[in-house]
Amino acid sequence: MDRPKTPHTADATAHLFDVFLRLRPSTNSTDAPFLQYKPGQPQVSCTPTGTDPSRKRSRGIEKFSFTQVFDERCKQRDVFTDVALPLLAEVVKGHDGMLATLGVTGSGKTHTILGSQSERGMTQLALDVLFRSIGDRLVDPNRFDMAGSDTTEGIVMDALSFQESMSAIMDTHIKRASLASMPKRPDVSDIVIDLDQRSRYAVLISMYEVYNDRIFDLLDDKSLTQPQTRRKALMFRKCEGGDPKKVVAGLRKVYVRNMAEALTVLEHGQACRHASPTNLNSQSSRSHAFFCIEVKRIPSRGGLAHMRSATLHIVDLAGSERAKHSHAAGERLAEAGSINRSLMSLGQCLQLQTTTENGRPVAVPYRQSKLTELLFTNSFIPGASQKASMIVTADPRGDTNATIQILRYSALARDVTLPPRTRGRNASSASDYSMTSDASYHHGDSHAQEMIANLMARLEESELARQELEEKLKEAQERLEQQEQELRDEIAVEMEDMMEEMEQAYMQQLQEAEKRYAAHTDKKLDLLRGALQKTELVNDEEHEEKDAYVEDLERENEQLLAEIRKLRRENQQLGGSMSVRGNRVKRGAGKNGIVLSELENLNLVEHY
Ligand SMILES: Nc1ncnc2c1ncn2[C@@H]1O[C@H](COP(=O)(O)OP(=O)(O)OP(=O)(O)O)[C@@H](O)[C@H]1O
Repeated sequence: MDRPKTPHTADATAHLFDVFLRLRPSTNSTDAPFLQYKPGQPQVSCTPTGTDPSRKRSRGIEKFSFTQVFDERCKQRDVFTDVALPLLAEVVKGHDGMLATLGVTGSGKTHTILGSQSERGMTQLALDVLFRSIGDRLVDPNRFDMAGSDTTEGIVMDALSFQESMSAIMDTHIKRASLASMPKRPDVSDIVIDLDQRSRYAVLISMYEVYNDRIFDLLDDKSLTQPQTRRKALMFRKCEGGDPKKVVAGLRKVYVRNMAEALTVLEHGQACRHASPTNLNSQSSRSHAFFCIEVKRIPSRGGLAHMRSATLHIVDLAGSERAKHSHAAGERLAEAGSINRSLMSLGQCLQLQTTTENGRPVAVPYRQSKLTELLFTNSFIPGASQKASMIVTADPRGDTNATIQILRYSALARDVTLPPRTRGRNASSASDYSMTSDASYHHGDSHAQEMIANLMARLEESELARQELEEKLKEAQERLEQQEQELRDEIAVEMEDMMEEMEQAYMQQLQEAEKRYAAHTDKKLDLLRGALQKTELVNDEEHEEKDAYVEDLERENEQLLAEIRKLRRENQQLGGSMSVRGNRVKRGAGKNGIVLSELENLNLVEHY
């Protein structure tokens, strides 16, 4: 069969991500599946379904190849042993691992990564196997400076302190499921990883999300209480100590000793993640979530100086969705826009990871979104050994167009067979081939092939130019964001200083006013005291005058009494002589008698 090559050929050995396809059991069993597979084969073929025969005729059959296909009957344990376990085995040896899920909304990404109410996901299974494999070789935290050993500006704390710091928030914000009610299935108790017998191990968990192209810590105590606009975004940058690896700097990392502690931390992070009901999924993830299991290995000889650290990043990507189907509006629509943009750039990266030009791989534009930067950066570091796997989830009876779109850019190879009647006629239509990365196609028109090849080359050139521009734009935006953040910080510091100055000035004014008031009050009191003293003096003088007056009066009274007594005596004598002379003068009839009667009227006489 004639299988001309496009100018872009896939080099199956060079790709950064292994890509697995997982088909989920369909909820809609009435429609015929548009994806067909042969058990055990790493391909699926897509035959257009629907009632329009002309559409069926023109589209042909597309075949997509993957590292492996898990059909609808495959269980969580199958996916775990074939995809997650090999990555975990590398992590304990000191090589980073990346496991991500990609698919349309509702296709089973979260189910694969985090499980459901009845089954555990890759994250829980990885933790289970890890703790059982480590057994009693866990490092003693009291003899190991966990925080000092971290080169990522991480805030390292143990699970108990984490739970303590979170308990108040968790009680108010999170409906906690009891650990006993967490699913135990599938059972992986028979699986253990071979670990170095002479080393000790520590397990740290960190979680973050990419929401609207910014990175946020999911274990931060502010993640539930602060509004999104106030949360601080984290930077993805080189870590300390000359390591070329890039890390999310400043993450909270929780040192966990067992499965129960790890699940509590996981539960908290999950609760903080952006998720809301949409028309297509009752609990749709609105951000890309990264669950990081970091394993530190401390050899018995050399201790910390020879410590090796590697992380398994398990990524639950938000699903692409069409606003038409999800009926998203407002904030949800803006989120969907951001999700779709980041997934589009992921699609480009995945598509280009298998593409070569003139025998050389083409540049993968991974810096154009935060998501692709996080997923791809460390795979490009020379000598770094990040192993990466992508699980594409799909419903074979679900949204045909959206699913095929994802399969086109994520598949490691694609093969299109045009239906006989349309061969040749449609060959010059570039749109039929525009999604092809490793497409091999079948038709006999060499002129048309040449045209297509030219078109593809031009398309590729303009695509690269566009990507370059986009990258520049992105960098400029980042610089702008950083400058804005710095400006905000500066203004915040200035405002704080200003507020402090104002507060000090106000306090000074208050103190002065207090002093003035105290002086005024003292003065008033002095005046009152003076007035009171004066009043007392006046009263004293008045008393003295009164006393003198009374004394005068008493003296006068004494004199008057003496006079009265004298007058009485005279009267008596006079009375005696009068009676002797024949009673001619009546009592009081003389001068003295008149004075006496007056005194009697004054009631003075009777007293004396
Ligand atoms: N392989 C599977 N087996 C059983 N149930 C599944 C499977 N895949 C998905 N489901 C169920 O389908 C529903 C939707 O799946 P899930 O939430 O994982 O979708 P998603 O791809 O993460 O969606 P979104 O992008 O909107 O977050 C869930 O109830 C989940 O339990």
